[in-house]
Amino acid sequence: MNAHKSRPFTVFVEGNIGSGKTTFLEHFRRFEDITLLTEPVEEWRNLKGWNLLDLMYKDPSKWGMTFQSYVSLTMLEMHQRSTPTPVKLMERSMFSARYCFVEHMMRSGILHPAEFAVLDEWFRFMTNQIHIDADLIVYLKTTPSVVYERIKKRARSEEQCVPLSYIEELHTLHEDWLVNRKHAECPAPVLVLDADLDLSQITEEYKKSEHQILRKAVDVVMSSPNKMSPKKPITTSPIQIVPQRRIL
Ligand SMILES: Nc1ncnc2c1ncn2[C@@H]1O[C@H](COP(=O)(O)OP(=O)(O)OP(=O)(O)O)[C@@H](O)[C@H]1O
Repeated sequence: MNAHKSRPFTVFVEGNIGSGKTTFLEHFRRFEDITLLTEPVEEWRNLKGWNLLDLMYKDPSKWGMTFQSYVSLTMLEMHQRSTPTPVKLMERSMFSARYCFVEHMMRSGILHPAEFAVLDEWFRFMTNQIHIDADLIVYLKTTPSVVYERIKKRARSEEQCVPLSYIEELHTLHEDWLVNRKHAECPAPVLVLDADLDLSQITEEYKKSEHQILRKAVDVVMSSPNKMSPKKPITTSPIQIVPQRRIL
């Protein structure tokens, strides 16, 4: 497949652990003009046979820095990856890694201030020197107790000991970044969706964003004559049904 000639309309899907980011992305698999970059966590669980996520949860002070530096690399790779389509949907971004997770590890003392300084310098270098496309952020907003129950139910082995307080802190960091704008720069407009709804109702909520994502994408693409071939319009009708991959 050829990479798409000009930059794609790029959407980051953000939200707390267990907010349904992967399920949201899968909802868009039926649009042929959207490339999905999903589940970066699977790379963190399998680096040359090492499970960095597991090492990080078992001994955060020892492995936090290593883990976050690998997260940065995987995120940068996703940001840089060219797509054959005019729209790119990404699960997470280097911004949530820095402003939510690294921030949490710094505030809670998991990262030594010197380790934090190194990660922060890398982040500044990457965001200043490399162009990171960002057109829209979809924020799957949840209540901490709701996602806490989902995380217990899905029983990902590494997350067995995750306390509610961790989920609450991550929630506050997402809110401060994306809603209250207290904390740091926000690289694109934010569309907030109610992701507390259960699986039977959430499709309707997701549909609200379909129109916005696809319409904004059309606007951006059409504003530049070279961006998309008129023979290949953005498809707005379903072409295949994809089963849900995760129980919310
Ligand atoms: N920088 C980071 N970015 C993302 N996750 C991180 C980071 N640091 C630590 N983690 C951990 O990695 C795991 C993956 O969480 P993430 O929210 O990215 O995926 P998820 O829970 O599978 O998403 P969803 O359920 O919404 O599809 C969590 O256990 C989280 O605590």
